[in-house]
Amino acid sequence: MTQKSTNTVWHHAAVSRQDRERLHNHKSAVLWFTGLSGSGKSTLAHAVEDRLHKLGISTFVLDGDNVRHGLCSDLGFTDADRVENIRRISEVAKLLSEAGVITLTAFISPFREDRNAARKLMPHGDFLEIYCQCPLETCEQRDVKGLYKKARAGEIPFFTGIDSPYEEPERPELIVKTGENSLDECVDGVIQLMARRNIVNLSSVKTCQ
Ligand SMILES: Nc1ncnc2c1ncn2[C@@H]1O[C@H](COP(=O)(O)OS(=O)(=O)O)[C@@H](OP(=O)(O)O)[C@H]1O
Ligand SMILES: Nc1ncnc2c1ncn2[C@@H]1O[C@H](COP(=O)(O)OP(=O)(O)O)[C@@H](O)[C@H]1O
Repeated sequence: MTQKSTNTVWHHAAVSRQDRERLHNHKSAVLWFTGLSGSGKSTLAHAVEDRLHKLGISTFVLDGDNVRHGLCSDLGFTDADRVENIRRISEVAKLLSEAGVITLTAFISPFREDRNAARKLMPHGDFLEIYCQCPLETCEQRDVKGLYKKARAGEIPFFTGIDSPYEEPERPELIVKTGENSLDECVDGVIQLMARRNIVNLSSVKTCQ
């Protein structure tokens, strides 16, 4: 994108990300859920958030459908619009991460290059790509919002998996088999990954309901 804001100078904050992390008593990170429509990104991201919240961890979920009602309401589903969608989300995720919050994003994010660009925006180790791996047939059978039926009927152009591509992650931090494992098993997998990466220390967190 062309940089139009010129003559701007970065202002360094008195309170650092590390200060905020100390206040929260945990590190911040971005959990980037990617996968086909209906693969379980939203369900899983919200279930992980619920588990983390109960452990006293500050979280925020950025969800595709919701963000497209506001920040990205001017964007559709052409390749170019999806690129811009993911670019904006990546920047928001970075800001939330600097605020000391564990950010969970649930976007199809079909292009490898855009997910890699999001990864590069964050400090090394902060970006965890979580592939919600679920066969297209299963997503289509679920058809949570009835969109696959419409796409097959030709009523929704550029539908991911039908007439718009999804590029599988090559080296995600985690693959969750949302087509065959239970939601609880998938949530456990994500929490264990966070513990392995020292993002959460399950033995020292406070709990709240
Ligand atoms: N053409 C087309 N292709 C895919 N998805 C479509 C389309 N049109 C509308 N929807 C609905 O928009 C949700 C996906 O938005 P995202 O912002 O996650 O998409 S992307 O990352 O920019 O590709 C997606 O939500 P999820 O089902 O939660 O993935 C759909 O509800
Ligand atoms: N292991 C699982 N993880 C997440 N969702 C699952 C799982 N197993 C079944 N589901 C179901 O699959 C559907 C996924 O829908 P949703 O979360 O909206 O997907 P997406 O956000 O990827 O479009 C939900 O109805 C959910 O209950």
